[in-house]
Amino acid sequence: MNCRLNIKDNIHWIGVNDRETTLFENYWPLEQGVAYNSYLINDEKIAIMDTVKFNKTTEYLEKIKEIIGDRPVDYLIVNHMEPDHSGSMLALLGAYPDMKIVGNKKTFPFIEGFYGITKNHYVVDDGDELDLGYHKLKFYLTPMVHWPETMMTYDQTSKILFSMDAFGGFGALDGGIFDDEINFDFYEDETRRYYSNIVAKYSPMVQRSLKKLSDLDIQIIAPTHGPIWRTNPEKILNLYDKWSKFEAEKGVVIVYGSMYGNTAKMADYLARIIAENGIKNVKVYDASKTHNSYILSDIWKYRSVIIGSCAYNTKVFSSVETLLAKLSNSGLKDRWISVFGNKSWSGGGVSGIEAFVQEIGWEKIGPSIEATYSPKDAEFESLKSLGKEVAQKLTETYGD
Ligand SMILES: Cc1cc2nc3c(=O)[nH]c(=O)nc-3n(C[C@H](O)[C@H](O)[C@H](O)COP(=O)(O)O)c2cc1C
Repeated sequence: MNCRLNIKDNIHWIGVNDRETTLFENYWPLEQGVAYNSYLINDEKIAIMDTVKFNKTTEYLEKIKEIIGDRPVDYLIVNHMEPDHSGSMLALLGAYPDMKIVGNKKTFPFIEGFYGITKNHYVVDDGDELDLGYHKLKFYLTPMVHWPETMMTYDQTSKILFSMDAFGGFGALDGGIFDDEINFDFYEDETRRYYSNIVAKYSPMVQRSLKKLSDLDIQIIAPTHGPIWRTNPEKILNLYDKWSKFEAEKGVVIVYGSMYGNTAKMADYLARIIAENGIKNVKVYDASKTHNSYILSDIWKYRSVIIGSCAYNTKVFSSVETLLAKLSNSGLKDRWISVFGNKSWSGGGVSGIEAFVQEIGWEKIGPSIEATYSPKDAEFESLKSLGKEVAQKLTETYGD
């Protein structure tokens, strides 16, 4: 017996956990795994909402059979074509050759291109409906959240929004499938890490989609990763609204690249000053140690960002440079930034971060602080002033 459950009105979760894949998209660490959620509506007509990654196809097909026996699947609704959700499509079509594949006009080039499937296409447009018997589905096109073909499907009968990757996050579902069965602290971090690294570049399109969906009576949100929101869907809608508007909390992320510890020493000193001045959320990251997806996620959360680097062959240290490139590409706005570092001759670290500050256009707090060989009294004094200024500005903006 495979783990599956009836969410409501014969709508079943038929998702799978993946704790074997170490890197999502071969880049993002999956320390606690990931779930690929798929859903089956067992009505007069049987519809499946997205599939799962190819490495889980066997378990997935078993789950479907356990629910519907020998009945055929009538529709596969493709809200999103990324292979972690479309990877079992070909196998599903093999098992149910008459199954119609439902997507919008941007979906089918992906289906043909990835899987060579040229038959059974069923094209829908924004606002079209599909009657399964009891359940009446309606399609909402949400392009570029975060691929061109992305769309959401709303079940008007059960008031469930099948939202594909939107509102989803990393983390396998360890028994708890619904929002009221889990400790959300972990999933909030992992959902923000997913958002900031994968969806966030398209935040304006997320805002547009949230407005488009705002008149719907959404009682349950069923994404393709992470928990299903049946008790408090407002919570994830509000978080998405906040993240896609770049709203930040009171706190500081200090991130540095350091070969021999001098830049690290400056980071620790600065963190202590900021904490002494009343800021409780201070995160210090060694960019060479912590994967940039976690650092970006915290930068999405907190208002103040302080970046330090040693000089490295006339440039910013490589691990910091990677983070800067990620930040540039993320579209994040409205953060405060400060700069520090070390050099032994003509520099390159601090000046490289300054060039990034110019490019990204965030408000710069304090002067850049660069030590030569190692930080001395003068640099520690400057760091003290900077730390106080950052703490004071946060307290003025957010209160005590
Ligand atoms: C491989 C390598 C390349 C370096 N390139 C530069 C450079 O281009 N310009 C410079 O001023 N210092 C350069 N340095 C010196 C370091 O930036 C300097 O010693 C600094 O204090 C190291 O800071 P850290 O202790 O935080 O690693 C280089 C050092 C190494 C090992």
